[in-house]
Amino acid sequence: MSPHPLLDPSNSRALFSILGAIAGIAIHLSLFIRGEWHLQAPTVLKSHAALFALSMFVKNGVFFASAYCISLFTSITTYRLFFHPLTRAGFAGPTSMRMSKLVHSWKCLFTSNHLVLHDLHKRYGDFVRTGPSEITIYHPDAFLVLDGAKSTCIKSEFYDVLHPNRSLIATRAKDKHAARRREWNRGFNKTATDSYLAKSQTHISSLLSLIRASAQSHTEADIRDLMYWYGFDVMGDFIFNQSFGMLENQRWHETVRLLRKGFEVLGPTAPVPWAIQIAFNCLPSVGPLREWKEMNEWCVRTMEGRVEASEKCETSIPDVAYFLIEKARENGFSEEDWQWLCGDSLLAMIAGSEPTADALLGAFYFLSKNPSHIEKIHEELKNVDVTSVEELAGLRHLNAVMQESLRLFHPVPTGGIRKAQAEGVVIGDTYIPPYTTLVAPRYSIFRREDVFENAEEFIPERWYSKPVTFSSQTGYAPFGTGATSCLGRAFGLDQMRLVLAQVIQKYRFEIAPGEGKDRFMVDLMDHFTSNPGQLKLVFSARK
Ligand code: HEM
Repeated sequence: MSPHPLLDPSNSRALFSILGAIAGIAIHLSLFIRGEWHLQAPTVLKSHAALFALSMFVKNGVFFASAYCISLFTSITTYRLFFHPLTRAGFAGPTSMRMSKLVHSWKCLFTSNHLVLHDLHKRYGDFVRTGPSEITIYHPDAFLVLDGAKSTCIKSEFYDVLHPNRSLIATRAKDKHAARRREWNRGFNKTATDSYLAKSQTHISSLLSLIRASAQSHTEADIRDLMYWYGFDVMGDFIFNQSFGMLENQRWHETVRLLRKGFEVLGPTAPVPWAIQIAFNCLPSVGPLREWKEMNEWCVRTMEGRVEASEKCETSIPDVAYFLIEKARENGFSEEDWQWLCGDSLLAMIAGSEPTADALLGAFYFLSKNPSHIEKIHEELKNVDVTSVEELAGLRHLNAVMQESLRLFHPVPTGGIRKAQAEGVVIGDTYIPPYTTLVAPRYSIFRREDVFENAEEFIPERWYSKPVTFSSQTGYAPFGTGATSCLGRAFGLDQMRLVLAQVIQKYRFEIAPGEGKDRFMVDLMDHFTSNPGQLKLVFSARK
């Protein structure tokens, strides 16, 4: 008697392959096609690896597993290429980027993201499909539509980067974000910001003495180091009432070095939120991921120390931690409170120090390339108290220089990614379907020729010599717009004014001669925040 056909080995291989193929398509169409999966990515990866390993030990299991993988990826790719709502809506963009965000990530290994996106703008126009369900928007109304009062968009999956820790900037649900922002707002009241600014003055004095030493010895000053030291020293004080002391010691603090190194991870991984989760979850001790982890641990330790100090009443100065700890104490320091405290302390460190340092660096770079503006500001400073933020806020050219340098060199060149909700979004005449990830790169939008005439040129006067147009108002949002806009806007601007005015009052400066002249912009890397190239300046004291 002949065996049952399914017991014939060649037939059962076919059967296992068919079952695997059906399972692959079914799991895509019933599960992965719906909702968000980035937080489950490590579990999905591990369970699939386990399935594969197990299949090795089951007769014909390899046929099932291989057919499953092939059909899963074929189903995903076919859907993205031919049936996805963004395909049906006809958005242009490279085919490879429609298939997978990994292509974007790969490009960012070799070129900085701001240049990848800028190039796509030139090739495809104002709306480019840069991922299976992502549109990069270069339209000047993007900021208003994505973040304005009427927007229903939420922050994108990228903001789960700190998961399971929580923080203001990373909170995606609008109601939770608004509640946390109210807590943060208490740390930004007038008395508190006045006290932070007074503390900043001590750091500015340290900065000025380093510049004086460099001018007296006729040596180049590494202004990049100096600005990061300044930015982080101020923020250490601001958040934990504890400066990093880098300006004083004239060297990098290990923690800040870790943080900046850890940030490099975000260059290639930021476009792919699930890759971030896999990287942090599965490879926490590899390369810059280890540095990120150590930085996180430092924040937890420092926050624990700060909580202990507040219990013993060892600090009375209202740093930001004070207000956040008060809130946690009311709740009895639940696990959720700790997740907030740790996430927020890391957030504050990043959100405050890097952008301020970058914004100052941008101003120094463009001023040193356009020295006539240094002299114009110097003229304005005559009879002005350079320690008074109120007086400095009234100086037309100083403030225009700050606006213009933030336009050409922004601390967050492509970040601020949002996600459309059920109703989709309309920008200009273009409708973007629901649940699309939306990127609005400042680097490119701030360079739109139809909004900013001679956009590549540094022309501070554009901010006061002509009436401001509607599109230049909407198309320029260096601090964001609406409920998610920068909380430290006033503090950041005041610091820029104080540093620039006090340096320019005493010194002239120019880029140090040599091959590094243009490296500041050429070597700029987009690690969510800007990481510019080298900038060495030569300072000379005014008579
Ligand atoms: C000139 C310097 C600065 C610039 C250009 C800047 C820019 C920005 C931008 C564009 C955002 C929105 C980011 C996003 O949507 O993902 C933001 C958010 C934020 N910034 Fe700033 N920032 C600066 C300085 C500061 C300073 C000094 C602080 C703290 C003292 C600060 C605290 C924050 C916080 C807490 C948020 C999150 C707001 C929220 O999600 O509700 N920033 N900033």
